[in-house]
Amino acid sequence: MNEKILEIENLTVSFDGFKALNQLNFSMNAGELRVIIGPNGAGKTTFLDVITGKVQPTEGRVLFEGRNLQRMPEHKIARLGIGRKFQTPRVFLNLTVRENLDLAGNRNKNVFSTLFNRSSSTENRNVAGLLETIGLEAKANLKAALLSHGEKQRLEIGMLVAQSPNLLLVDEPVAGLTDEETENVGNLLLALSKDHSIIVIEHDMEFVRQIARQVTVLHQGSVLCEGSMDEVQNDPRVIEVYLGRQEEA
Ligand SMILES: Nc1ncnc2c1ncn2[C@@H]1O[C@H](COP(=O)(O)OP(=O)(O)OP(=O)(O)O)[C@@H](O)[C@H]1O
Repeated sequence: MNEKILEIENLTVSFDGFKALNQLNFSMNAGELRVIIGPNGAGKTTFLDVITGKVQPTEGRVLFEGRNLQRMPEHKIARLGIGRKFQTPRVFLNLTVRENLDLAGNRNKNVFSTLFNRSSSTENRNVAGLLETIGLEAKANLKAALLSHGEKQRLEIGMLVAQSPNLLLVDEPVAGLTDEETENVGNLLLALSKDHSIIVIEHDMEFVRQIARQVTVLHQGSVLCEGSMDEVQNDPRVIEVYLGRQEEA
């Protein structure tokens, strides 16, 4: 798979004259797992906001599977196949793990028809597969409120996958997780990367090392450099703007 899933050209986003993104260029092949790092304020969240249509670019353009997303509303972009997971889990706490996955996979149905109608056998199979992928088979009938923070993160990633997006955007999935939960989320993303295109934004360097193949470093709204984790870590510009600061902290 070598076709581009995402191409971003000369993207600038100005907030009252301040350029959160500044002539940013980026491209990614279908099937890639790309990790984006960068110091606070580098523009990482704004970058995702533009891709999902939450923020409109001041200049430049975003092509998703060759299609220009300019001026497209968020819901339409989501329907084209871009799914986003926010930093804090947004699961339905009063529903079970299975019901959350059912609901996510049936966005065109309402809550009542999802909960009270029998699901088709294909839907059941999909949910069973997802429960296994996210490692929550044993907790399928437990209310989501009773899950640990890491399990909620995995459930929400499962809910995202249930919507069959072509591109998954995952914003800081391991913030606040224990080491064990962090590793579980990492393994989940690696498993999903076998048949999904994924962008992960993350600050946790151990986690980035666990999952990263290709890393893009943002700084002051532009791409500073790209490469393997080793290449990026040894790049003096990165050490100066990012890793150097991390080590001091
Ligand atoms: N709506 C807004 N209005 C004005 N400035 C904004 C707005 N959104 C973001 N910014 C500024 O743009 C810059 C980039 O912000 P962004 O949140 O994209 O960075 P980030 O790399 O995600 O940072 P962090 O790692 O701290 O989450 C920051 O200086 C931020 O203050």
